[in-house]
Amino acid sequence: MSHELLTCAEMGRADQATIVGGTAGITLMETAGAAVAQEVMAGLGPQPRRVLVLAGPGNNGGDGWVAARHLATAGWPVEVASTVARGALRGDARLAADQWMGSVLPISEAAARFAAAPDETAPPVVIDALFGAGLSRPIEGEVADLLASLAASPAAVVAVDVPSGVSGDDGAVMGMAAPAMLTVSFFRPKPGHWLMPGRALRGRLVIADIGIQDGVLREIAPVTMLNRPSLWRHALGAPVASDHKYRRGHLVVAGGPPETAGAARLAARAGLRAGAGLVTIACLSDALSIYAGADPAVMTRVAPTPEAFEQLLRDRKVAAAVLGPGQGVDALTRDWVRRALARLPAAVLDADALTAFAATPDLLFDQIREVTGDGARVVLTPHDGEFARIFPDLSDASRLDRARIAADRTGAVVVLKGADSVIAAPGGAAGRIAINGNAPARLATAGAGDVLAGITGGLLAQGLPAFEAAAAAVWLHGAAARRLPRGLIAEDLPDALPAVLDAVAPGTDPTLDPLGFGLDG
Ligand SMILES: NC(=O)C1=CN([C@@H]2O[C@H](COP(=O)(O)OP(=O)(O)OC[C@H]3O[C@@H](n4cnc5c(N)ncnc54)[C@H](O)[C@@H]3O)[C@@H](O)[C@H]2O)[C@@H](O)CC1
Ligand SMILES: [K+]
Repeated sequence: MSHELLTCAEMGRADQATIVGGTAGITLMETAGAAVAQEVMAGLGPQPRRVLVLAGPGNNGGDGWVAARHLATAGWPVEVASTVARGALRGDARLAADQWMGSVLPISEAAARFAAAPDETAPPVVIDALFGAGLSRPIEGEVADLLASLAASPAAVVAVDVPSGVSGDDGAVMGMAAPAMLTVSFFRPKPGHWLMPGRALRGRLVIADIGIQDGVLREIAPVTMLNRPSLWRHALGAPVASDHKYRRGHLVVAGGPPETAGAARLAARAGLRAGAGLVTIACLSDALSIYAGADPAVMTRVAPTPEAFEQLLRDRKVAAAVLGPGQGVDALTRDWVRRALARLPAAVLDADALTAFAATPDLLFDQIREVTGDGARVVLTPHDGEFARIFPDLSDASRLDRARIAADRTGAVVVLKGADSVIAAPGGAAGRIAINGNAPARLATAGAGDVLAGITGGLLAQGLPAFEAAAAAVWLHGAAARRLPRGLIAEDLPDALPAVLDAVAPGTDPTLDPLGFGLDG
């Protein structure tokens, strides 16, 4: 199972490479349209149902005309509503439309159909082939009104490539879009299938093979990926008999004041469950009794002064640190962050470790850049609010761009958390970027972010590269939540990790899904 996602431009290059290689564009369109018809019949048949195809002015519309013909041939009653007169179509779309022998309505009439009672002229099935990869501006006017009435109708919508109005590149809605129950796309998924709100609008996603060869990807070299185990499984070490706890890495978690001590405790337990050999919570003396009374396997160490904290990092062969969960937004946090970055080969900065620099983000970025330039592995795990505090100038950019620019600015791997977490490595346009798709809605619960920071720290402590550690942590976190029933709380997550880790360990068959939690998200 591959993990590449193709932007609209990259998909255009894949089409072009295939056409140059000798497959006619109309052949690709025929295959695409036939696949759409096939999925409609498989998903909504076998009894023929009335279908209305909404066809736009470009090749997405062309796919719609082909699908209409295949459905009609199979005996389904089909009408096509076109945004432009057939004579105004060009290229492959024109060839496809010219083969349609059935009835054609103007778009203005299509909208009226959705208002009709279901047993009259209202189509129970609508194929949305208005716009796909060529959407270049917000949908307005009559077509926007049509999509609004479609969204309000009970019709089962099947989208061709993307729900029209959804940007394949970033999942944003440009003007208007109607939710689909099924989206049939081609060759590879697009980022917009996995980023919100596109992900929520696309329904079930089917990727059809239209005869484009995987080899075209060598030239295209896509950098955007769906976060799947195939991205990082190789980096997860299997425990070996000669292991001892230091070899599996000592993780230090910075503990905050007593009122917010739960956060560091969650991170520490998650770090252990993710496989760190040793986890120590460093704290001030007023919180010691709380941390010491927590997990027996987690050690505690009082660091009464910043120097004592640094001494701890130096003495105990510390491999990585997690800073920020419940730590406090203050100068002490800034000091511990600075010392951890300067001393350790790896660190996770989360929550307060980021917010503490809201007034001076450049100070933080300089410190991170200095150590990442020397090869330190640093992962930042902000949610949208924390991100906006330290990167206030990026608020208008897409989630992909925000994460990418933040990674470039710092040299760190950036995890922009959310329902569609994005994990970006530095490297400019060539920097790898993964979109996570397996987090269930119930994962949005207090403390879940602390657990994620702990898993990331646990994997860094074991020596994983920053991008692999971050991507694996986000996926494992989602997979652990999927194993847990509704009502899960953050404390349940660490203990669900071992089974998930077992299922994806190196050497397991990547196509197996022994836990039934959906390896693909
Ligand atoms: N040979 C190929 O390149 C293939 C393309 N395929 C299909 O072709 C699609 C891409 O085709 P196109 O590049 O022609 O693009 P689209 O069909 O998505 O749309 C492009 C057309 O829409 C117009 N347009 C864009 N935004 C608009 C807006 N907001 N309001 C009104 N008009 C707007 C553009 O001016 C252009 O005429 C894919 O999504 C896929 O469905 C498939 O048939 C497979 C093969
Ligand atoms: K579409």
